[in-house]
Amino acid sequence: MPILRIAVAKPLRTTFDYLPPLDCDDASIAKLQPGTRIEVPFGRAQLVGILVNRAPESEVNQTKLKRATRIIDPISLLPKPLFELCLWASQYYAHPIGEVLTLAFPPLLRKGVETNAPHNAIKLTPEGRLAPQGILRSPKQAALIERLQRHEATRSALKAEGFSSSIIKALIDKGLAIPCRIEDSEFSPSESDPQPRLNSQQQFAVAQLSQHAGFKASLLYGITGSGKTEVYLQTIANTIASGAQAMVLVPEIALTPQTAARFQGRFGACVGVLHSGLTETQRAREWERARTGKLQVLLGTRSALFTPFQNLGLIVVDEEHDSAYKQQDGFRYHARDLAVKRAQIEQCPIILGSATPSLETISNVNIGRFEQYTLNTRAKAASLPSWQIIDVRQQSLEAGLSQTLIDACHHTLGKGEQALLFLNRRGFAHTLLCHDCGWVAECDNCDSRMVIHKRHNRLRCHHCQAQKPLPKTCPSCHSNHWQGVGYGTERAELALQSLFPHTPIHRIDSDTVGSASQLDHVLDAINANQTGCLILGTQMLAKGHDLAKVTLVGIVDTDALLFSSDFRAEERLGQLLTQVSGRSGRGDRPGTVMLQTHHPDAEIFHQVIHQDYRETASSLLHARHQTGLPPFGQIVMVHADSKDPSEAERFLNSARHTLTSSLPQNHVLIGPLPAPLSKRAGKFRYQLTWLAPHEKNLHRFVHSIADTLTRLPHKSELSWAIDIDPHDFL
Ligand SMILES: Nc1ncnc2c1ncn2[C@@H]1O[C@H](COP(=O)(O)OP(=O)(O)OP(=O)(O)O)[C@@H](O)[C@H]1O
Ligand SMILES: [Zn+2]
Repeated sequence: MPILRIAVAKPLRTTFDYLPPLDCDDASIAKLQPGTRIEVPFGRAQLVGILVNRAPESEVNQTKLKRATRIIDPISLLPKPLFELCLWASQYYAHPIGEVLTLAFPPLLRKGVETNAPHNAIKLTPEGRLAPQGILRSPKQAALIERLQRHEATRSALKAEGFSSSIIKALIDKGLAIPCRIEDSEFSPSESDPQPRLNSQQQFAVAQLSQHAGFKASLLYGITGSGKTEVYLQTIANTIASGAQAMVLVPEIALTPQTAARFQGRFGACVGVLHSGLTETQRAREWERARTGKLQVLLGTRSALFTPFQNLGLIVVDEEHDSAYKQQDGFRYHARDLAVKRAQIEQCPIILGSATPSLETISNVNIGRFEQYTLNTRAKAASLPSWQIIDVRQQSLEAGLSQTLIDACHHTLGKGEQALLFLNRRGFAHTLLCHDCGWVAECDNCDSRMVIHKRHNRLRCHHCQAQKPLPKTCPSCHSNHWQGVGYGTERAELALQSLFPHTPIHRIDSDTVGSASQLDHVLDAINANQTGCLILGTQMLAKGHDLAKVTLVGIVDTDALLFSSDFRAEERLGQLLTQVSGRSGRGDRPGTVMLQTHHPDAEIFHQVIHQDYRETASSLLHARHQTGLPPFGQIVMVHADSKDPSEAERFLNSARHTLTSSLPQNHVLIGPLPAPLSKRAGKFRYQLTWLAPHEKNLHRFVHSIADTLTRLPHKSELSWAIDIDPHDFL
């Protein structure tokens, strides 16, 4: 009797053996492919399991084996290369196979829903196409007509562009639009946005990148605003022309509407979008379109990496240096690294694009594993912005802003241009302090202070999301002499409102802009602005946005990164400064960047300003080489969180003991030590850091360690995790 070896979405590092369902004959069982969804009884529940393989017999006594309930998919929905990627990732990251395989299915299918391809798109009826301008009183409906005049589009894409279902329904009710299947639509390049003429560096990159057949990893190293996206677009056009599909990853959901609009403008309805902001139905549809080859380009965030394709011909990872590609909890994978692995398994080329590549990627170029193409001039503007350091020591600051920066904003606005102020802290002030007794508002659940959010009269913890009302009097001395220490975007916005009462101010952070479509609206307003405006925001603003009228970028405060204990802090600071400054002067007018600091002599500032990022990177790489840190060595981190700090420490001490007995001599263990954020959401956090030289088989070794840790006894409330190549050391 053949046995089905099935993985379920539970944190268990094993598969489970089942007998085939009763109504299955041997011939149909013999045809079952890995990746097939199979419903199985598990404990008292019925779960959707995924077939990993078949076996002639089980180690478990046959009489004890349960029978699978039903085969959900007649054929496996996971193509072989994707299945292989999941197995590899489960090994490399020592993560339970069931949880990894489950990621390859959209949430709806994880519940056992069968696939189908309903009418998922909207197109204009002949009446809609001929509708004269001004026929609709609702500007939103009119905008949707205009949008659909260029191309039909999926509901998900329209939603991402800010058209709600009620606007769509209104057009359908009026007979101006009808639902259609996206596969009914035709790819019509003649209607698409025109392709700009590439400059010679872009041309060279597109020509070379389009030549690759089979696996080839390339870094597209182009300064900010050099037209990397244009290179992706034209390389993808060649991929599509050859009949293959392309997958494009972006680091943030916030980037998808803008990028999607650019891709859809060029390629029309054959572009799909996949991110966690979509409804489950939308996600299932886009996934299905990719799987069945109905879409040619899929644009998505981190987890879109696990989408099945019928014929994947190219992967693009935009802003490849961005740490948002690393998942920080649960299955802690790095989407860029796995994308390279996927390209290798799929035997297709991959392009990693950035103005500030990660040291890992630069090192891969240096050792010849990756090819490099360079774009070192801006596509539109004549040059990169000029820099000025503002030494704020002893200066009086208004919500963190120096007079020099305020004057520069006035000057910029006076010319009808836009200024962008970067401040990477949300809220009003980061500490609530009693002026009389020194009491400070701390989070009850975390080892951190609560942030003042004045508009909502609340204190919020940015680590565990706990919140409470602002206290009226000090719980310690009953005084009401409060002081808000420090400043965040909320406070800076208030200050700007009184300094610039007649200027539109757009604040962009996760408190004001909750979704990608909201951000898109704000960006539209900024792009439509003709008379000058101020933009104030957190790192949401630093990435990839193409704001043509910004000529001044003010970096309010990045000093904290100078003193971080994270070994990647300098690399991040270099990337952040280069990226943020890259928002300045992208149009036809030259740009300026002003950097406020209490440490005007810090070397990294001068490196970024006077050299190009390449030299900063090479000096950082040199330092990493000397210390054996990544990319020259590997880090594995074992975390344990417990309500009882001694339990967490004890668990990691046993882990250390187990590791010590089996590790080669040149491996180093540090800890267990309390994490820098020693308590979060009521649990004490400990870390054991393991430094290893680069070894091909390290992941096999890690896997066996994970198995050992699984067997270590501990209290049930303790949770532990292994993080391979960690990015978060907090
Ligand atoms: N060859 C070209 N001719 C004219 N305009 C171009 C050309 N290539 C790109 N552009 C335009 O230049 C601007 C910047 O290009 P793009 O956004 O692709 O740069 P990028 O390298 O992706 O930027 P960043 O890394 O800063 O996000 C865009 O408005 C784009 O349409
Ligand atoms: Zn908290």
